[in-house]
Order: sequence, then C-alpha cells, then structure tokens
Amino acid sequence: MAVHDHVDLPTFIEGVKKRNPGQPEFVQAVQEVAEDIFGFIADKEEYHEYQILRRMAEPDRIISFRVCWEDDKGNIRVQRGYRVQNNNAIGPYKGGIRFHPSVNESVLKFLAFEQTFKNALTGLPMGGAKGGSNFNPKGKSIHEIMRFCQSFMTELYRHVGADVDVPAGDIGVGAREIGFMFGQYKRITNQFTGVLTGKGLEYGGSLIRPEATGYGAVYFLANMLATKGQDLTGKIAVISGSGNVATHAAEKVVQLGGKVVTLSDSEGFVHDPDGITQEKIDWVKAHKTKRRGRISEYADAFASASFHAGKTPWGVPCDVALPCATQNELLGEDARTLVRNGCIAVSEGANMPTDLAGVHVFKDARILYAPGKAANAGGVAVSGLEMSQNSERRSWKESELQQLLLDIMEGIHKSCLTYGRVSDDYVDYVKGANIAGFKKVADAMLAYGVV
Ligand SMILES: NC(=O)C1=CN([C@@H]2O[C@H](COP(=O)(O)OP(=O)(O)OC[C@H]3O[C@@H](n4cnc5c(N)ncnc54)[C@H](OP(=O)(O)O)[C@@H]3O)[C@@H](O)[C@H]2O)C=CC1
Ligand SMILES: O=C(O)CCC(=O)C(=O)O
Repeated sequence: MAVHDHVDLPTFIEGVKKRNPGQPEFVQAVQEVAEDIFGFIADKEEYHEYQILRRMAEPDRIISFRVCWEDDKGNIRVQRGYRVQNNNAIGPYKGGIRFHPSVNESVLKFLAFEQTFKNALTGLPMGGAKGGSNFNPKGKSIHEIMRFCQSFMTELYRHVGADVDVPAGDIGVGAREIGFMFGQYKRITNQFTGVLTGKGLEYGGSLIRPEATGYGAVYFLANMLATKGQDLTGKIAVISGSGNVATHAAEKVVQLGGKVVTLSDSEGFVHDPDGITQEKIDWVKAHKTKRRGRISEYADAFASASFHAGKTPWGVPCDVALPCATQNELLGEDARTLVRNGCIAVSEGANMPTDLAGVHVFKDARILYAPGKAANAGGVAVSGLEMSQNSERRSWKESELQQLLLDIMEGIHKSCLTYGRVSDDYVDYVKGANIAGFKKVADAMLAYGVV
C-alpha cells in the first residue's frame, strides 16, 4: 500500500490558520479536536490517505446573504445572514441559528464544526451546520423581530428542508423566533414539513425540547460524578448565563438535590448564597423570556442576592460548574480559580465556553471535565427526535422522551469512556468525545470515497 505524506500537528494547525485568516474561534475549535485526533489516526493510514480531518475542517459550503428589514420608525436596516453547512456525511445538516451582534463567519464555522461531532455523538442521523445573523434582538419590538425573522427566512428557505438542512434555535433565537421563521417558510413553500425544530407544540414541536439542553448537561454531569461514587445531593453549583440552557440546567440541579448559587448575563452575575430555588428560577425564566429584563434585577427582587457588574461567576467557590452562556467565557485563569477553590466537575452547557488554556488547566488538574460537544448534546438530540416525530406525523409522550434523553446522554457518556479512558482513575472526556464523534463521521466519509 502507498504510504502517504503525514503532516504533523503543528503543520496542520499552521495550515488551518493560513486558510482561515482572522477566524480565531474556528482555529481554536479545530485545534482542540486535532490535538486528540492526530494521536488516534497515527497508525490508521486510510484516514490520512483520504485526508479526513482536513476535509472535515473545510465546510461543505458557506452561504452568506443580505437581510433587509424595516424598523418601527420606517428606517431600512441591513444585516448579514449566514448558514454554514459543515458536513452531511451521516444525515441532513442540523444545528441552531444565532442572532447576536458578535455573529460572524468564524463564530458560525466553529459552531458548525463542533456540531458535526456533537450530532454524531447522539447516535442519531444528523450532519452538522449552524447559521445566524449579526442582528441584535435586544431592545427590538416584537414586530421588528417578526419582520427580521421573515426576511431572514425569505432567503434561507432555498437552502434548507426537512431532508436537507434543519435549523433550530440558539442564542437570541427561541420558540418565538422559530415560530416566525416556520410561518414564513410555510407561506413561501406552501409545505408543512419538519424544516425547523424547537417549534411550538401546536405545530409540530416536541415535548421537552426547551428543557433538553440544560437537563442533558446535568445528566452528563451526574454520569461523570457517578464514576466517582458521587451525586449532586448537597453540591454547590455555579452556573453562568440566564437563558434557555442556564435556567433549565439550574432547574435540573435543584431537582437532583444541588444548590445553585449564581446566574449571569452579559452585564454581570448574581450571587445568591441562599440558593436559586425553583421559584426563583421561574422568576428568572419569566423575567428573561417575557419581560426581556436583565439579570441584575434579580438582586432587586431577592434580598439574599448581590449583583456583580462586569464580572463572571467563576470566583464563587463551588463543587461543580456549568458554563451555559457563550464561547470563551471561562479563561485559563478562571479555570485555575475553580480548581483552587475545590471544584471537582465542569459540564459545559454552552458551546466552547472554556478557552484552550482553560481546557488544559482542567485536564492537567484531572478533574471531571465535559466539553460542550458531549455535555450539551441533549438539545440537538431531542431536536432529532422532533424530526422523527414530524416524519411519523405524531407526537410522543413526555415519559418516552424523558427516557430517550436520559438514554442518549448515558450513551454519549459511555462513548467518552470508551475512547477517553486514560487510566483506571482518569477519563479525558474531551479526547473521548472528539474521537467517538470523529470516528463515526470519518467512517461514513470513507464509504463515499472522495466527494
Ligand atoms: N438552546 C439550545 O438548545 C442550545 C444552546 N447551546 C449553547 O448554549 C449557550 C446558551 O444558549 P441559549 O441559552 O440557548 O441562549 P439564550 O439566548 O437563551 O441565552 C444566552 C445567555 O448567554 C448570555 N450571553 C450571550 N452572549 C454573551 C456574552 N458575550 N457574554 C456573556 N454572556 C452572554 C446571555 O446574556 P444577555 O441576555 O446579556 O445576552 C444569556 O444569558 C450558547 O453557547 C449556545 O450555543 C448549546 C446546545 C443547544
Ligand atoms: O437543536 C438543534 O438543532 C441545534 C442545537 C444547537 O444549536 C447546538 O447543539 O448547539
């Protein structure tokens, strides 16, 4: 057999940097994966010959388009929309849509790349994609949001479809925005299909999809703790974010006997040493989704809490941490603080919330550390189940879906053990998730030859 040139890891990363100038988030995501995959494929010639990792790190296509909409004062506004379709080797493209001023090609490419591995880990047939716009929903009226969503879909509709690419929500996109986009897709195409997930229950949505990402991240955490003979009872949890993922993660921690002491948003964090109970979580949910308020107002509503402007919550001593806001919100120094303060487990509800330096701190300290692509896969998994229900034209019971979510998170945890066990007492979950996700997609790509 011919022996093909093997580039080494530094040369590979240099190549990724050169081909993707000014895209630090994408380079970071690829580097984190490549650090593990290079070891795994060292003696596997076929993966080299067919340039599998190199091909995975080049999106199938990037669609970028203009989105025009009219604000309430009659001004014409122009935004940029994207869909990055990274890889559909194992199923239709699948992944959320983000509306946030920080959205750019680098951010969406990293998210679509990560999504490819995450979706493979779920065991369901879904490829990886991500989309969005630099549109800022904050401070916009509901009619402005609606007009923007309709305009966004007026271009996106030609690139998506129930068997082609199935978007869902992400930062700034919840059930309300999915409703506006689904309505516009239906109107343009005159078809009622499962083109989006995260829909309302009245029109094809799935039970427990809103809860699934946060709950799943806590199930993964519980699975990790169980390997050490521990559970969440009495554990102090520090959580960042106060959106969909953070509030549902908090809810599940409380249900499993833990005490949540922080939540945050982009302006700072609240610390409530008395614990953020279910009643307080319900207040936060209503505050964020209905009143569209800021987390600082939690400290006005609950006397036991203090607000820390411009700060992240990682300095608050805890047993477990769940970063559930955004990428690179937990840096190397924060990771060192968490470890120093006795944190024994970190489960990422957000995508790539820990920077590379932080990842290395957690690995070196040998604490239980689950990367987002494993820990937050519950959301897209239930999206996959929503697609199945739409295809069958029926709705499954909540108890069935709850059990499936538990089973899928346990399955992902097992895959991480299979590929990430380093010694009797240490599992590298990053390595486990990267290799398990890679192998499935890579083997499908090999089956297709060079395409
Ligand atoms: N929704 C889902 O099913 C899934 C989401 N994820 C990931 O989870 C994370 C949170 O998503 P989700 O809860 O859905 O989004 P939401 O829009 O519901 O909430 C986002 C939260 O993160 C905060 N946030 C956003 N940007 C920043 C920033 N730059 N700095 C600090 N805080 C920030 C927001 O604060 P503010 O209100 O101030 O902007 C808000 O509290 C993202 O990384 C997303 O990709 C992963 C898997 C599935
Ligand atoms: O449910 C989905 O399709 C997407 C979820 C998502 O965007 C993610 O897993 O990051």
